Amino acid sequence: MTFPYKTLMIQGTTSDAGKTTLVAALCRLLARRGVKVVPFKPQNMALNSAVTVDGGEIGRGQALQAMAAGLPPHTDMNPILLKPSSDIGAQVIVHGHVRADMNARDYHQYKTTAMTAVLESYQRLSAQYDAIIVEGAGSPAEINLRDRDIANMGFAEAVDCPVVLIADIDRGGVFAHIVGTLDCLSDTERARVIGFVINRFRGDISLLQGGLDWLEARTGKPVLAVLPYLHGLSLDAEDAIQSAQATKGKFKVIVPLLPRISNHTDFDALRAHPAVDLQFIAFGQPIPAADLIILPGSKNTRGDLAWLKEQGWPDALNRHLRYGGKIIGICGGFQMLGKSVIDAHGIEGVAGVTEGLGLLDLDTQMAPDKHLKQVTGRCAFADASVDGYEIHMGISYGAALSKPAFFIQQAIETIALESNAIAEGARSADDHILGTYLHGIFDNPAALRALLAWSGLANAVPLDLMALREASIDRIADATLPLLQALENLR
Ligand SMILES: NC(=O)CC[C@H](N)C(=O)O
Repeated sequence: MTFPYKTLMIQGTTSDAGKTTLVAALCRLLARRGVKVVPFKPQNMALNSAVTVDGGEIGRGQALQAMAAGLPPHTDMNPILLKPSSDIGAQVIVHGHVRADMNARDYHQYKTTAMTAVLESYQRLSAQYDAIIVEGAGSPAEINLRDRDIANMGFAEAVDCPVVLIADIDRGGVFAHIVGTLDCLSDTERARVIGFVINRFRGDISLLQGGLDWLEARTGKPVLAVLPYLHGLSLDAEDAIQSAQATKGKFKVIVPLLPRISNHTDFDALRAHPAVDLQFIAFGQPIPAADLIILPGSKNTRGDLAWLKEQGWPDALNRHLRYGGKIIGICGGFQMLGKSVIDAHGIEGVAGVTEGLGLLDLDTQMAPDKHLKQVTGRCAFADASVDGYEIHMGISYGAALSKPAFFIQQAIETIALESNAIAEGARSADDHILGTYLHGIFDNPAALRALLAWSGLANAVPLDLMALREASIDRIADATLPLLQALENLR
């Protein structure tokens, strides 16, 4: 079976229009038919990243799409990743590795170089795969960013590929979004748009028909599919944090919504668990009582630590411990639990030292090299396996590390060679506080159960997040079949 497009790009009329899921759905549909398909996103801006098989880092959305295509994540799937560490600056990741920290203006200049990296990855994928489904970023109508663009039409023009425009009807204004977006494009760009997808439709389709007819007459382009609003999907959100949880359990878990929170998908398994009520506590919100407090990862540990202090978290954490509660710190959150965070080279902002929460006997130093690896191992506090990945610059040392959280194997690909387990993370002497550099610790069902039991919820029903994700990918793929058929009929 073949697909009539070697490269097809999905662009959105807005952020969050559904590009990531649409690319995942097409990848799954084509993979099911035996087409050698690969996802691609030239440039991604997100603090939620995944570690790849080749030891680099890419946006989480591409890792999900890779899963949909039945492939391990690879750095070529997302050659440029921007991880904002402040409102004007970002860490620029090229081919999976940190290239530089840049402000928006410098990055704009750098885009010409970035385009070369993008095209290199694209060429490599073209040589290996029969179909490349490309995801744009934000919207192509951002004309202020059009000059040197590598993320939307700039890329489509460079590789000369057709574009499908997706718009979210649930947020309203869908016809204006589509007509307005086309209006902001140049003639050649507009000519690349082969049709539209209306996403997240609920209601009576017969009431929509008049609007679709108008749109087709007005633009001369077809509406290729109207995709339904799907409830209860368990998919990795690329960047936006979805705080709504469908079912609320009795075991209360709270997480401070740090301004630079990273890898918030760490919490997806807990959010999906029927016995757990997980809440993100945002700026200014009162801190409620909980069974477990988790400090998440952060792209700016010292900045977010200052935020925690301003928001009254140190008192809340101490009160929580007095009542016998448990605390878990992940990566940046683990670093915050120590006595100090030292950034002598100004890696995450202004150079300096910030006093930590002092709950674990350790200190952290930010270092220029980034640790990136996928790991597998065992829990130190229970007979259970764990999987995870590390993405951090900091190195921690101190007495607390002598009581580890996990025993890990060095890196997944070296397991066969090395059987020596390495102690990872730390636990307090009274075992009420656990810190780890590992992200994704709740994804392995055995680790999830063991961590919940450690936290005070014994015998939690098993939950397999990866299986839920697979099922969600299948559901979106099934719902997207009409689009695949429409695309084939166009040719
Ligand atoms: N992923 C994280 O939480 C990173 C923590 C911290 N910013 C570091 O780089 O070490």
